[in-house]
Amino acid sequence: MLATEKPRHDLRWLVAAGLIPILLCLLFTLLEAGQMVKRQLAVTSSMLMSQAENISDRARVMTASLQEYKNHRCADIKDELQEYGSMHPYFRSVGLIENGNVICSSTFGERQDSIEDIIRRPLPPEHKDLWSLSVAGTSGVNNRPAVLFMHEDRDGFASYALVDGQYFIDFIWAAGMRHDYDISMKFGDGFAMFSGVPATRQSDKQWGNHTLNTHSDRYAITLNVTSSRSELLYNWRQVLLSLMPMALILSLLFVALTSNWLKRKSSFRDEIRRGIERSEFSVHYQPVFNLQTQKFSGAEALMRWQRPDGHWVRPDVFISAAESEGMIVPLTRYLLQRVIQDSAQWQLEPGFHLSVNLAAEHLQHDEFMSDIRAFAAGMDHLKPTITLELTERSLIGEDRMVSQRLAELRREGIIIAIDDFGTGHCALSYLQTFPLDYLKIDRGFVNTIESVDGETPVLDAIISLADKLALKVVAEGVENEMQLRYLQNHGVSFIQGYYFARPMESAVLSEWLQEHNGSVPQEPTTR
Ligand SMILES: Nc1nc2c(ncn2[C@@H]2O[C@@H]3COP(=O)(O)O[C@H]4[C@@H](O)[C@H](n5cnc6c(=O)[nH]c(N)nc65)O[C@@H]4COP(=O)(O)O[C@H]3[C@H]2O)c(=O)[nH]1
Repeated sequence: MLATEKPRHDLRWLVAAGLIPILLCLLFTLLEAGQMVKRQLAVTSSMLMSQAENISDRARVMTASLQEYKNHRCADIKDELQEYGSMHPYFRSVGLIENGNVICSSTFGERQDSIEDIIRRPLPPEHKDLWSLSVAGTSGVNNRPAVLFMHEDRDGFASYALVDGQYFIDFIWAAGMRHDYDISMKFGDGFAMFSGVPATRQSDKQWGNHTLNTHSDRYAITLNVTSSRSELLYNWRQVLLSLMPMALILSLLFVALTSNWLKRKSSFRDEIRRGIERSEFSVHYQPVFNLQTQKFSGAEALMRWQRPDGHWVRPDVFISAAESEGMIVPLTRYLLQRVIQDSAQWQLEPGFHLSVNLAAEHLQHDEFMSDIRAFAAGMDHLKPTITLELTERSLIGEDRMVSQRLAELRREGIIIAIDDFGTGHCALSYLQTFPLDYLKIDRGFVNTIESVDGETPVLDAIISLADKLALKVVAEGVENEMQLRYLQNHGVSFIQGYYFARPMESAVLSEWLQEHNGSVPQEPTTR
C-alpha cells in the first residue's frame, strides 16, 4: 500500500541512495587513476634510469681503458685518444689529467687547462676514485650540458670522459613528452638536466601532481619525474568511462531498493495504524502450568494480527516493525484495552497471573505508569496478578528511571518477569539492579534438553542463577514430556508450551481453564 504523502526525509534517503554509488565510483576511480599515474611514473623512471646507467657503464669502461696511458707522452697517444673520442658514441671528449690539469685530450691534444676551467665549476670537494658530475656546459661547448666521468688514482693521475648531455636530454624529453611529465636528471651534485624549459615546470605541490624521485644503485644518478594534473585527469576519465555505467546502474538499483524499502516502511506504519482502527489485532492467551499446585495458574497475552484478506502476520514481524516505526506504544495500549475487554467474559481465581509483553520504548514513555495503572484498574474486577514481561534489551543501560518505575509498580502488586532470558546481549548486572520476580527461560534453551537425565550446561546454569537470585523460573516452549520431566527434576515450577496448551482465543480461555484446572491432561493437547 502506498503512503499518501512522502515525507521530506524519504526524499533525502532516495537522493542518498542514488548518490552513494556515484560518489563512491568517483572516489574509487580517482584513487585508481592516482595509482595508474604512479605505476606509469615508476615504469618511465626505471626506463630512463637504465638508459642513464647504460651510458654510465660505457663511460666507466672508457675511463678504465684510458688508465693504461698513464706515464705516456701525449704526442705518442693523442691519435689513439682521438680515435677513442670519435669512434665511440656519446663522448664529447676523453682525456688524461695530472694534478687537476688536462695533459692530453681527444679534442685538443696536448694542453694544460685545468679540468675545473673546462667544466667551468669547482670539482666536488669529496669524491671516490670513480665519480661523475653533470655540468651546465664546458669551455668548448658552453651552451649544452655534459656529464663528466672521472677515474682517479692516488698519484694525482686521472682519466676522464665527457658525455654530451644532449643524449640524456633527448631521451628524457621523449619520455616526458609522451605523458606530459617534467623530468630532471643529475649526476652527483651537479647540474640538473630538464626535459623542458625549467620556467614552465609544474609546482610539485599542485593538486593532482605526482612526483617520483629515484636514485641509481650503481651510480650517483638522481632522477625526478613529476606528472601533471592533466595526466591524472586523463587517467581518471579513462577509468570513469569504463566504470561509470556500472555505477549508474547500481545507483538506479539502490534508488529502486530504497524506494521499495521506504514504501514498505511507511506502509507498515500506516497499516499498523489502520489495523488498530479497524480492530484487526486480537489477543490470544497461552496458559502457564504450575507444577507445585498442579494447576494452570497464569496465562500470557500474545498479540495476533489478521489482515482483512485473512492472512495472519507473524507477531515477531509486526512487533519489530511496530518497534522500529514508533508504533509499539499505541499498539501495546490497544492490547491492554483488548485484554480488559476480553476479561469481561472470564471467570478467574483471584491472583491468577496475567502477563503482558512490554517493549523497551514503552518503559521510557512518559505515560508508561499511567498506562499500567489504568490497565490494572480495568482488570481489578478479576483481582489478577498482573505480570509485565520485559526483554533483556529493555533493561540495557541500567536506567535509573526505569528501575524506579518498576520498583513503584511492584509495591502496587505488579510482578516483573524477564522474558527470553539468555538471548539478549546484555550484562547480567541488571539482574541485581532491577527489581525482578520471574525469569522466563527462552525456548531455545529448553530445546537443548536431550534426555531426562542428560546435562544441558547453559540451561542448568540459568536455573541455578535464578535460584541464587531468588527468582521464580518459567520455562517457555515446552513441547514434550521429556522436557517437562527434566525441568521438574531441576526445580522449575512454571511450564508454558504446546505440551499443555497453545495460545488460544479469549472466548475459550475461561472455559478451558475451568475444564483443565484440577484435571491436568496427561497427553499433549491438540489445539
Ligand atoms: N515453538 C513453540 N513456540 C511456543 C511454544 N509455546 C509458546 N510458544 C510461542 O513462543 C512465544 C512466546 O512469547 P514470547 O517469548 O513473549 O515472544 C513473543 C513476544 O516477544 C512477541 N510478542 C507477542 N505478543 C506481543 C505483545 O503483545 N507485545 C510485545 N511487546 N511483544 C509481543 O512476539 C513473540 C512471538 O510471539 P508468538 O509468535 O505468539 O510466540 C509465542 C508463543 O506462541 C512451544 O511449545 N513451542
